[in-house]
Amino acid sequence: MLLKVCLNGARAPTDHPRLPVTPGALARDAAACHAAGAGASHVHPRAAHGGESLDAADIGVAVSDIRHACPGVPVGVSTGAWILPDVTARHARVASWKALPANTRPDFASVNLSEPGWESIADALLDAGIGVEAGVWFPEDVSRLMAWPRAAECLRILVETQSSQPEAACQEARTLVDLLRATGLELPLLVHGSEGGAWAVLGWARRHGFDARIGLEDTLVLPDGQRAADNAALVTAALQLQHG
Ligand SMILES: C[C@H](N)CC(=O)CC(=O)O
Repeated sequence: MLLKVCLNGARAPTDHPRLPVTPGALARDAAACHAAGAGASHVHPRAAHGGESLDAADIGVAVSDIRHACPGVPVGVSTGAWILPDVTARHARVASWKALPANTRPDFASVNLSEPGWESIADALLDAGIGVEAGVWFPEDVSRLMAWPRAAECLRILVETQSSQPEAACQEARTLVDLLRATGLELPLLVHGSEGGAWAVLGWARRHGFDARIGLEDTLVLPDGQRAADNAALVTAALQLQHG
């Protein structure tokens, strides 16, 4: 089962002293998390001003540095609409990744199915040879995915619960997984929550045999509520939960 680390997300450096933002910091954290047992990383590359970026240059340098630090470990990025809300502009940025040299192009990218224009973003990724992680947040996302002719071409489905309440988040995971299983679509499922739902959903995912994710994007704290020292501490705690 895959444990992916989500290194930074949309968080600000003020959220946590060890939040990786620069390509160098992302690369160091990716390597530390891989050494701790993470099998892939998900990052939100930043522009020089520190904000999230979809520009090919920013994507390329972050991916390249991470690859250099942990060769052979798959690395993915976000395409979240909040980064660049205009669909046409966002599509153009993502389509431009096709021109990146292969060693600086992401292995995969997440596409949130509740966001306008997601099909064109997913098409652009597939056309660039970048794997699509279909982000399912709500039950209606499952119908959206099934109405898309290229659903079976996705790399995996991300089941992303929204609630910060542990029990409600696990119930969301159960509902979404049941809907996805009923489709007959044979794709790996990676199930994760965030904030107050992160550890409960990770435990649920592992107990049910699904891939999972942890990292400072999803939570700043360890299972006991103490602030995590860094991403690697979260990965170590996740694997201890699994084996404990
Ligand atoms: C809001 C979620 N943290 C979104 C997420 O994890 C996938 C993405 O980067 O698009």
